Amino acid sequence: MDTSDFSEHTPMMAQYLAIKAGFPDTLLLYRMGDFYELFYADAERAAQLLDITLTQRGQSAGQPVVMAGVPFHALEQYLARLIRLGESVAIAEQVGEVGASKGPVARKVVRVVTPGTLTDSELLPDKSEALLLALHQAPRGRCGLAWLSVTQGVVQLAECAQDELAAWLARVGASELIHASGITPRFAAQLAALRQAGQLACPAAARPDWQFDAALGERKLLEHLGAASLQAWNAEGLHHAHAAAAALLHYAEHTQGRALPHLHGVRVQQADELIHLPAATRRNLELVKTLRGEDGPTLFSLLDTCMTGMGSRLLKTWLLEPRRDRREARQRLAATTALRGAGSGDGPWQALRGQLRGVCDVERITARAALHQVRPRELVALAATLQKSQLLAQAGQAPEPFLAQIFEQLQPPAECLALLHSAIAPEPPALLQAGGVIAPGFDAELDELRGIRDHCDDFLLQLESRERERTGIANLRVQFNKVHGFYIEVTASHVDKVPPEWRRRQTLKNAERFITPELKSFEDKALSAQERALSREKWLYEQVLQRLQPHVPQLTRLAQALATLDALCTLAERSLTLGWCAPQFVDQPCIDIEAGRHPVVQARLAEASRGAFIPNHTRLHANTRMQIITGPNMGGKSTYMRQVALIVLLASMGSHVPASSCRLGPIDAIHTRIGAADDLANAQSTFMLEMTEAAQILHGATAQSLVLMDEIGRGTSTFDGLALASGIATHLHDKTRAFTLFATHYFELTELATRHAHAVNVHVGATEAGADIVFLHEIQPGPASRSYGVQVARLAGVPAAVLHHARHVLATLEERAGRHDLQVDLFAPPPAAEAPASSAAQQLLAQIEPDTLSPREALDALYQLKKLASAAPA
Ligand SMILES: Nc1ncnc2c1ncn2[C@@H]1O[C@H](COP(=O)(O)OP(=O)(O)OP(=O)(O)O)[C@@H](O)[C@H]1O
Repeated sequence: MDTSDFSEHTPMMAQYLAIKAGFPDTLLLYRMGDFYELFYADAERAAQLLDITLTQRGQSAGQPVVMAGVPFHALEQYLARLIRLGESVAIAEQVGEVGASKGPVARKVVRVVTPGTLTDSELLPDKSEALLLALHQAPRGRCGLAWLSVTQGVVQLAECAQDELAAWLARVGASELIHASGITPRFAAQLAALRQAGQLACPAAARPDWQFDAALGERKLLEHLGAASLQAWNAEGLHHAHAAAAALLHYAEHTQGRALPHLHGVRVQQADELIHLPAATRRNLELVKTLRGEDGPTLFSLLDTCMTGMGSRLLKTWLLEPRRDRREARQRLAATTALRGAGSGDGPWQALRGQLRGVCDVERITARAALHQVRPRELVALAATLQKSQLLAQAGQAPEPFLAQIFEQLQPPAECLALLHSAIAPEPPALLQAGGVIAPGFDAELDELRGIRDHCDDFLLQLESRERERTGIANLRVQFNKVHGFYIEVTASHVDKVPPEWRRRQTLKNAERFITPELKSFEDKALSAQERALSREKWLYEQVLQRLQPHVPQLTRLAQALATLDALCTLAERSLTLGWCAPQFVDQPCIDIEAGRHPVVQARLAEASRGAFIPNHTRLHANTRMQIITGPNMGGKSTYMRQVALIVLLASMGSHVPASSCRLGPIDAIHTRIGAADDLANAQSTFMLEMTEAAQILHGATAQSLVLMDEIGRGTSTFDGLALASGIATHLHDKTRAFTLFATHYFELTELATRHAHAVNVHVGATEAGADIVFLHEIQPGPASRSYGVQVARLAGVPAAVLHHARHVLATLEERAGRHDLQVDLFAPPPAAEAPASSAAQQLLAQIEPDTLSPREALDALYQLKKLASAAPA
């Protein structure tokens, strides 16, 4: 449809199309009376997504108008569904007065709801953020990133190489991505590949190139911070990230229909500040989602007993963004320890949690107040919470410095609390439009207008009795209807007594209706009082929001303090309930765990009354960096390895840990390669996936990394698998020198420990009781003596005939292996790989120094290279 000329259309459709032209990629909901309507392609799309009826009404420009609508009162519910499906929605409201001018009522898009810019508590999950990420493709394979949660008001910045993008996407976990429409086809292909691989799962939208402007981004950030330089935030000179920030802020403002006054901070994230938790690690360790994609049971679901959504969200950030530098972890540990109390958990944590119950989402309400989107009831909840917070601040006598700082920030701005109490009625209606939001006594004019409305009945009764007396018409009645307004009704038999100054309004069969000058003037006042009271309320509400603005920064800090206190009390509660100990951080390389447990498996066993969890020790030091773990299936190898990773992670976030003691040296990453089901959806075979993940670990891990390798090599033939597993283990031991837990069923690999100084063999214990196997779940020194595969198969219910067959084959194989003995030395260093002869083109390339070439010379070199390349044998 040609959208440039709407003159053929009906006036209404012309208005619709003009608005729609500004939102080509967004579903447009166009308010018509009690419905929000969608037209044409939008209607078809919405009908499909929402399962609503598609209809046709009339014609415009000679074409039938295809439409679909949703009732206005059900808007939020439909919005929630569309947002979950990754759609963005623009909402056009009627903003003009009905009948004020010829043609349709003026309409305007008042907000755009997109997955990454949600602020509405009804659309947002309590325990997670909606994050918008802007990605800027920069020259020389670099990227600029900027992201924010509109309800938090902090812009985060980062720069990275384009091939590190996957890790950053996993780290940020955006709900929506924007990039320039002019990205190169190659970069677009990279994004498509990331999407294909499941590493980019959120909706993405292209924005105009000009919005990605570094100078504009820097200027906007400075404006928000009210600063002259970004130096204090370490955010100077990050031009690529600034360019992303420009587009980010532009888009966020566009969706909210206004500037973001509450945006008060910038944080630069450096890849090397955080402990690297690759996407595979988050998945394999089931940190916030189970392998099946459910919310529980996970480490987070076990950990999160927070009293508030703010606390839960903060705790999740602590878990997913542990820092290498232990300053924050130490601070949280010290505070948690103080909250637990010196004795048997008799510290203040319990009382504080009691007070935190019912605290509202100050963070989101503050953001919504800053954006003038806050609802009356949210302000009432805010006032109640500020009062609680005041009590907390007064009661909290904390000698511990971090807690003292938190309690200090809990003191609410007194003026703000007083304003909310005096301005907002204690039980306001859900929507401002209903009236009755502003408290009586706040504004004299409003009180007067309300007085007229409320005293209406008294006045009419008085008038009625007065006129009855004066005219002698005993049954006259003062009444009201919507069409005729107020009138005095007199039955036909008394009409002759009507005084001359009354004027006839309507004649009925048995009665006449009159109006008097007094009644008329009352009517004008009463009817307009209602309307004027409502518009005065709207104006006053805006004034209240305006007066709240200066308090936004302090309220944001207060929200942060409440969230921190909640998260710390939760850590205290968990550590006591689950019997966890405080870890100790040291500078020497080590992971030293006494009686460690897998918290989620332990909780599951306890829930199902399936016996006690067997604790295990872990001792990894500078001289013992690798454990080769063998033992039967179901023996507990995976559980043991994961528990070590979880304990390291918990300690790094500043939590107590499920162990009786834990000493931890510096850690820079937790890498995991743990067998998962085939990634059929992404067309990757098990083996391909296994090797891709192994390659990433071999490239990325360092001597400060913790690496879990679970049965690497099992996705291919035995020899290939064994060969690759021994190569990988040797590399990790000799070159990477990472702390490595290497579980395997290749018994041959236990040889590694006898030949390599820093590796040891351990195994999970099992014994036989008759034909059955009993798992001890205990990590013991030395290699396993056998693998018990057939016994485990028996436990699993494999038919007896199959087991009989298997036992027979096993005996033959073992006998044959004994006879021939394995002659191959798995760990002998291979001959040096022959360097491939370099081609003429490669030799020339090596000689070129791009920085010293003139453009002319560069062009010549390019021609020469092309010639050499085409002359080279294929
Ligand atoms: N330390 C333990 N204490 C008690 N039960 C345990 C312990 N470790 C593991 N288990 C139980 O044993 C089950 C199997 O453990 P796990 O999956 O770790 O075995 P595995 O050796 O990795 O097996 P496979 O080689 O087949 O992958 C767990 O689901 C858990 O119920």
